[in-house]
Amino acid sequence: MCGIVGVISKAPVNQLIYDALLLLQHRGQDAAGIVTAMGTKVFMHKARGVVRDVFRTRNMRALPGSVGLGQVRYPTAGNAYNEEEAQPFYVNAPFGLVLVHNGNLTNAHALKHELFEVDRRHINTESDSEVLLNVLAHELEIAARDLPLTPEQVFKAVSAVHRRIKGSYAVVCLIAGYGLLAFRDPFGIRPLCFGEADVPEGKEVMVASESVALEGTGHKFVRDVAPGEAVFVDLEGRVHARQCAENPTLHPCVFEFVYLARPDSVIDGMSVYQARLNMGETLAQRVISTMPPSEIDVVIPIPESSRPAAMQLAQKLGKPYREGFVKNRYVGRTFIMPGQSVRKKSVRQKLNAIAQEFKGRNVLLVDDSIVRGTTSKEIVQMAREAGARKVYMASAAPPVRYPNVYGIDMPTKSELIAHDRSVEEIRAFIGADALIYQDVAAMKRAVGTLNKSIDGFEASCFDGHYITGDVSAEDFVAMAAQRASQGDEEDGQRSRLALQSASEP
Ligand SMILES: O=P(O)(O)OC[C@H]1O[C@H](OP(=O)(O)OP(=O)(O)O)[C@H](O)[C@@H]1O
Ligand SMILES: NC(=O)CC[C@H](N)C(=O)O
Ligand SMILES: [Mg+2]
Repeated sequence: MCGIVGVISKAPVNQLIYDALLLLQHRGQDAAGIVTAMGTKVFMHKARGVVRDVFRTRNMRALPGSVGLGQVRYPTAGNAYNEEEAQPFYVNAPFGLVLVHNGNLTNAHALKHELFEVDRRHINTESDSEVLLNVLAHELEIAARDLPLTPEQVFKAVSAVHRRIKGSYAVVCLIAGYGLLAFRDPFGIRPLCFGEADVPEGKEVMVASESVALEGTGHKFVRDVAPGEAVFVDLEGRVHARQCAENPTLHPCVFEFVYLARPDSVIDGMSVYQARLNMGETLAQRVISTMPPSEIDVVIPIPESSRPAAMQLAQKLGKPYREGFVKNRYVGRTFIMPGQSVRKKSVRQKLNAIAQEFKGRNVLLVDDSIVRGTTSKEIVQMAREAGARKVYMASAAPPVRYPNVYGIDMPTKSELIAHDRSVEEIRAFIGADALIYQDVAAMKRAVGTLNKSIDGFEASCFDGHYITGDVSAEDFVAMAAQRASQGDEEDGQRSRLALQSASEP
């Protein structure tokens, strides 16, 4: 889950893209990049790091033009440490294309081969996004034989891209001298929306991963890009749209609502904040049916993402909600950091207990999810050190039991604390006195009730059902093997073990 944005304006867009990327920073902390275009010339700056560190004044000055795009990266393919894999990616033919991608292709390894052998295209990194760009370039080359380029030709190319690539993808692509193209995979797994603003110079159109980027930069939300749909915005700001997939259905990733997205975003008509409140409400019912609420003195969230769920749960239980952990605002999100060793170290750097909220009390700690168990194991320990009598733990999401292949970096089952472990075994591992999980159906209901017209959720990490239906055992192995050679020593060792023992999801 990276954050992507694209803008067409009549005024300079460098600062606007920077501001939008800051609003999407929670979606990726490893690298950031911006490309702008003036006429047909494109200007790029990308590097490892968060937005504030990557762009200095001199870099911003070197990004002129009124069209552009940007990305904040959280790698799910390739390597977090490789600057070359930071986005955007550029190819010079046809036209000059620059692309940003959120998601993960499940057939990147096969496509890479095919691109080289058949299409005569060379891929220079391990990034699936570079593969995606080259497939699009190849198809656009075929579709756009007659010039000037028309929206029709662009849509034809996107239809061909849908037929070739598999997995999840929300994409924004700049076609130098023509405009911006945005499209979303046929299941709408990763989010993408667009909005407009009237600026003194004329109309401005922005495409972004989350509505918060539109709102925070003064754009009026227009709508989500539909699954399979392509939206082409020409240089005058005219929006052309076309459904380019054969059987599109809307199955947004449920993990966006659990953890990934900002609570103030609305995705596919569903408020992320309300979804989290609802999950807190249903989790409360689970708690009540598991233990007498009289055994709980206080409800404490594990900041940041669990707050809305914990708040609602406390209210439902009729128990006080207390901020027992203080978050160091200068430490980023630990789950999306590269490498297990740095994630472990960061939990204690990030969170610290306020002893008076724990001393002699039975505390119910609430998190939005337990994935590798890194956070909960440390936090339970910290609660005990702070003097808690009993430490109960509740998760607003169900156990994460299966790898994710659609843009969340958990490619192997062996790294998941809930894989092949019973709830009792997980409880023992994290050292809690009780552990209560949301169940899968309740989670889907809690979120799905906010938009009755969706077809369902992509919830494979919880239910093992991979919505694209075409991820082969070979794809799983290729993705895990690719990640095994990246990350840190601890990640690598785990992935290698997983590869030895399994070749199925
Ligand atoms: O079981 P784990 O592998 O530790 O992963 C789950 C934890 O990671 C996330 O927090 P994170 O610190 O990334 O971000 P937040 O501040 O948004 O909660 C999530 O909210 C859980 O707390
Ligand atoms: N999280 C993402 O969306 C990642 C995008 C792309 N697969 C990369 O690794 O750079
Ligand atoms: Mg958290």
